[in-house]
Amino acid sequence: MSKTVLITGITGQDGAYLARFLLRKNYKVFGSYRRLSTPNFWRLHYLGIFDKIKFLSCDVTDSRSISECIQESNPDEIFHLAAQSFVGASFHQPLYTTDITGLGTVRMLDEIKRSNKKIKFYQASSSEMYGSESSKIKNELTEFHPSSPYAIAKLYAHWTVNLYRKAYGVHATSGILFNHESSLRGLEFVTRKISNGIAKISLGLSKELTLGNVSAQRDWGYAPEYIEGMWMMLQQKNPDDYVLATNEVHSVKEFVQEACKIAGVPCKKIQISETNLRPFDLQYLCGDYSKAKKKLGWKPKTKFKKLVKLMVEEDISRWERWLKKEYFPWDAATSGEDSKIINS
Ligand SMILES: C[C@H]1O[C@H](OP(=O)(O)OP(=O)(O)OC[C@H]2O[C@@H](n3cnc4c(=O)[nH]c(N)nc43)[C@H](O)[C@@H]2O)[C@@H](O)[C@@H](O)C1=O
Repeated sequence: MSKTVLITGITGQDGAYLARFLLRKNYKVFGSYRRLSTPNFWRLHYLGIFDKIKFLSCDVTDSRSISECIQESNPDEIFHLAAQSFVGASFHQPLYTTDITGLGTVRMLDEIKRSNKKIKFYQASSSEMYGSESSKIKNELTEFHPSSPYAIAKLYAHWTVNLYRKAYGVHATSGILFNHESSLRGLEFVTRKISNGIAKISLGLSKELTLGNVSAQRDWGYAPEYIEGMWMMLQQKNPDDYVLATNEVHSVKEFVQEACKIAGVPCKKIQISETNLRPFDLQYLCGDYSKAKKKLGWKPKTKFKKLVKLMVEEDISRWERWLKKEYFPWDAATSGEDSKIINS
């Protein structure tokens, strides 16, 4: 018999890839999203799955809304991906981030505890929770030293998952995912900002790209592979915590250099601006995924250079199609800078 899933935050990169993955596995997919004036469904259209999803509007700041959403979908599994997920923005909106990213998870878990403890719950925990102060390579046993409002909210949610597992027997699992990227990434995140910016420079649509802390190093993997790992976690008999990572780090500068090489753009077109710096930034994050490898049989496949290549080539192709009037840049249309071009 086919299973039913509820994905909160289905409009984001991970939600869209996960929906496609589960549809291919014959799941009935319910997806919740925040009711905005202009819902942002471009990724679901891009993957050609929009018509296959049953949409529910759900506000994770409102327990009543969560309760209705769970009742209506009656899921076997919930992947809770809804969050304010941009670390930079969390410094400007700490309370909003705490409410959505931290308390949102508590409200979800509490509703599961109240209504149906058979539901398997996946929490999108984050490598940001580690902060900079702990040991160099992070695994499930490493101490957390969260250093942004986003990281603190995620850690609060992470510990709540742990508590509901132990105290109430909820089948709640946390995936501690290191950065995972793709051509469906939002333009506010650095990898997609670079691939999109350099694609536009290469086609004469933009003159330069402005970044912040280019010496920061991250463990960057390919998002669709991480989605599969998330699903594997929920298929286990017992709930647990798992790290997904590549165990390889590269700096933002290296990402820029590789992207420039692929697009044939001189690196001097990249500027640095104070406005892109965070009040506090993590310099280095590297993950150890050996538990996921041993227990789930999961491992990353796409290497750094291939990841940069696929992102840059996809953005160049999108803008080329836009120049030929064959394609509307859905995500770029929502960002200020790009909308100037679209409107001109
Ligand atoms: C695992 C974790 O992964 C992501 O969080 P993030 O690592 O903060 O991702 P990011 O792409 O915003 O920044 C990466 C690094 O790049 C630096 N950087 C330089 N210049 C710019 C710049 O211009 N823009 C941005 N965004 N970053 C810049 C920035 O300062 C930082 O050091 C989220 O998915 C989060 O939800 C999550 O859970």
